[in-house]
Amino acid sequence: MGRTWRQRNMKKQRPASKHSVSLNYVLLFKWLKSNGFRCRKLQPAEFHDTGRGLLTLNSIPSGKCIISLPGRLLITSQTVMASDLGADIQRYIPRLSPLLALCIYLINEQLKGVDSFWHPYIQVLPTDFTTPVYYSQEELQWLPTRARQAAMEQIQTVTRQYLELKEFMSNIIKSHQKLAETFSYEHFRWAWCVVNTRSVYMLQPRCQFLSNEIDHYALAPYLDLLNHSVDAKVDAGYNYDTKRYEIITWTAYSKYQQVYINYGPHNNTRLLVEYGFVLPSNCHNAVQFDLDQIKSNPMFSSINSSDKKLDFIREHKLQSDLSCLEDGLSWNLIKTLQILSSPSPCLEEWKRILFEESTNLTLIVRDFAISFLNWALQQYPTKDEQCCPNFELSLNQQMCMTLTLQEKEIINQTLDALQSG
Ligand SMILES: C[S@@+](CC[C@H](N)C(=O)[O-])C[C@H]1O[C@@H](n2cnc3c(N)ncnc32)[C@H](O)[C@@H]1O
Repeated sequence: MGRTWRQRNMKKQRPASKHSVSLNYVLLFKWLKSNGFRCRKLQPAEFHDTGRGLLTLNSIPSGKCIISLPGRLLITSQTVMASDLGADIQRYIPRLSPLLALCIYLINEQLKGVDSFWHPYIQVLPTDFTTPVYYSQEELQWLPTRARQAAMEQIQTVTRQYLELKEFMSNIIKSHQKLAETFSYEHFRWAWCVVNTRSVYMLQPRCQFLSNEIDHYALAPYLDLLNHSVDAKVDAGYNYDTKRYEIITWTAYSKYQQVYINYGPHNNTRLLVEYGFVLPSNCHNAVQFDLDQIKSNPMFSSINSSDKKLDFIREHKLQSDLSCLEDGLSWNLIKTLQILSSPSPCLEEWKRILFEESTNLTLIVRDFAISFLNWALQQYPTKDEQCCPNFELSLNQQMCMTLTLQEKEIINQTLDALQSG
């Protein structure tokens, strides 16, 4: 049991590949090449731990450009506005967000089949996802508290945005009858996940016909086959001189290795909710709490806490990072616990605590922290390896379990340090 057990089972459970190197990739590559795409010898392949990714057929030294995609092969809101949907979007009030415009464009292009310019790309997109919006009700219960909250928010967002687009559809029934009539939650959920798990960050000029939300989405064929590693060092971005999206690797690879990019310093909760995967080990892992959880600590009622103290903590934005990291409590969490357990009712004293450099814990703060972390440990779903050793878990359930075990490990490490300190 433990990490090896988890990894072995994750391998066993990963669904059989729908993406073996097939005619679809040959067609994709041909289409990309004929449109000016350049890349080192990278080939789609199935990896036992990450699923589909890109394999290098040659060694790659650090500092080399691995993929260079011309601007016309990026799908952005500009592509959408120049398409057959552009005029309808221009006329429509309330304005669609850039994200929704991209989603509807993708669904429209998928519906066109071989008649779409993007057909070779759309053919190799995943048909489903492992982000929470695809979880069953049962699977959602396996998530630790914070991840479950974020998952529920994601589901609510997708449902709300689906209803927004449904309204738009009823307005374009004359010009896009097939699209409007076939549009469903399933289509939207798929498109939403394609954009959110696969788009690259590329700030777009503001479009007057779209809402004010920041527009930073670009779908980038082939480049979006690259998986994430915390160790990968890359420079990625649109080069306005060459008018190409380029990725330069600062990590060297030998022949037949998987090539990675870095999606950012995300912990596993974020990776699971935003991208639908967790890493077996992740140096950015942290357990995030909120003030309500701290208030649920049984010791909270016995200390001299007050609504004014909570307001003070909120005003100074301490609740933005109440976390437990692999090397202990975050600065914000220490300051929050210090202020809450201060016997003083005076604002001046709370300010002094806040601006004092020292993060040494007095006995009362340490007891408060220990009591809180013990309470937090009890809040995890009780489903774990011990309670269902031979149970056949879905991939989603395994990821939830990995997340739970990793969070408990971090809390236990911190508790050990607090108790021995
Ligand atoms: C930009 S795509 C990368 C290519 C993707 N694996 C595919 O088959 O098309 C991002 C998705 O890849 C998967 N992924 C990326 N990095 C991963 C990793 N290190 N381990 C497992 N899955 C990963 C996740 O499903 C994520 O949502």
